[in-house]
Amino acid sequence: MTKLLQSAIGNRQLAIENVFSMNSARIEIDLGPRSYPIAIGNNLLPVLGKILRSHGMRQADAFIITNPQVGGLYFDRVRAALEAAEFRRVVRHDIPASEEGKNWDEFSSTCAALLKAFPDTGSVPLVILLGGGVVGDLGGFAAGVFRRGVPFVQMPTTLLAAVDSSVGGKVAVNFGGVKNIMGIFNQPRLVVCDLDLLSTLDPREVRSGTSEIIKYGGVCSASLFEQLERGDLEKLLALDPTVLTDIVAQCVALKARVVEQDEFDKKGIRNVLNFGHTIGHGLELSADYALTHGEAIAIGMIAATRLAVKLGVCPQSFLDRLQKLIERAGLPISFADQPGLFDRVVRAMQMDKKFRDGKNVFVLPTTVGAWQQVENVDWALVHEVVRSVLH
Ligand SMILES: NC(=O)c1ccc[n+]([C@@H]2O[C@H](COP(=O)([O-])OP(=O)(O)OC[C@H]3O[C@@H](n4cnc5c(N)ncnc54)[C@H](O)[C@@H]3O)[C@@H](O)[C@H]2O)c1
Ligand SMILES: O=C(O)C(=O)C[C@@H](O)[C@H](O)[C@H](O)COP(=O)(O)O
Ligand SMILES: [Zn+2]
Repeated sequence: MTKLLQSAIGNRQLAIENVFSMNSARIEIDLGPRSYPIAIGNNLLPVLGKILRSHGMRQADAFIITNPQVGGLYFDRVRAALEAAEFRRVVRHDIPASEEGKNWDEFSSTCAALLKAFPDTGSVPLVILLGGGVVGDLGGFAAGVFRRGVPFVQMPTTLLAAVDSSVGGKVAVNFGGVKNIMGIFNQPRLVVCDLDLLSTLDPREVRSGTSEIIKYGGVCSASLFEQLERGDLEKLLALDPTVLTDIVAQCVALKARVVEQDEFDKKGIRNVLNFGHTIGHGLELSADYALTHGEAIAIGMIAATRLAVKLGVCPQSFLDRLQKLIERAGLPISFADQPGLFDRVVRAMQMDKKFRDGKNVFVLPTTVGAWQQVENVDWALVHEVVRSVLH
């Protein structure tokens, strides 16, 4: 598995196509008829309408899914940019901010709002997802089922969404106490990532985004991991424009190369992007929204790496380096235990979509920038590492 991934990413991992100025990048994800570009740069919001038109989007109307916080900051400017490009009607729909909003009821309300605004085929809107991973995941799902699918554009506004959730087409909501269990694969037509929008993020959300970046370095790219270790992590946390553009572009390129090989998560290759997510997702849900996704994944990466060390597939030195980086990012490596939490985490973990035929499946690092999938791990060892992050 490791070899497959490495040979396919190979030297292409940093090949960012068509860099058109120092602080901007354009990366293509090649998925045949579902291919699309990811535009990363500054000052893109004011020209959003022009960008959409220049990418062939001719819709008369737009339906913006956002939340009160992000919409409050940016919706008026988005509307102005669209109206300047002759969008006739720009409808706004808000979902609640944060993970609590990523549920079936909000998904259903979003579908109802789409139908109310566009009750007939007279106009099929362009759906624009203005927000973080919650807006992107829920909105991409709604766009995928309304009229059996209408085109949508991702406009990520968190660091996490910029480097991960806006690309790759996994869209879903949580349901029945399971993360992302109701969803589909649905690729956007375009991703417009205006890095200026990250300047209003709460520092906790910036830290949260670095978790997925450390994930990419940890299992996909030794050079990215070392770059973070050398001091770019702190520049990233400070949203240094040059480092930010470079690292967002690297992560997007890494994700694009993985998704190109396994768009529908069927071959095991895409599992690499799930490093830290088996235990992390279990914890994220069981902690009742006390942890952000990135925080839960940071703890999940520590637990998974401890498991890898126990299984003898990864040296202790990698665990030490990973832990140092996670701590430097201001991310947690454990979570306060509560009565019943361990059982809830283990139950939630057992719903992991990677598990097959009752066998557990773990994505484990083997050395910096490489990984291996291990199946059927002794549950006693798994329980040990879960307990190790709850205290
Ligand atoms: N589909 C995928 O491939 C994928 C990948 C990674 C994560 N995810 C999902 O993404 C979600 C987490 O996404 P997230 O970390 O972006 O969280 P989020 O969407 O909840 O956003 C975090 C917070 O930041 C606020 N915010 C967003 N942009 C802002 C801005 N520019 N200025 C000020 N505040 C802003 C939001 O209102 C929210 O309160 C999880 O549900 C996770 O499962 C999906
Ligand atoms: O794109 C992917 O594939 C990922 O696994 C990226 C993850 O960071 C993300 O959290 C994803 O939503 C997890 O997917 P899931 O299939 O485990 O729900
Ligand atoms: Zn994730």
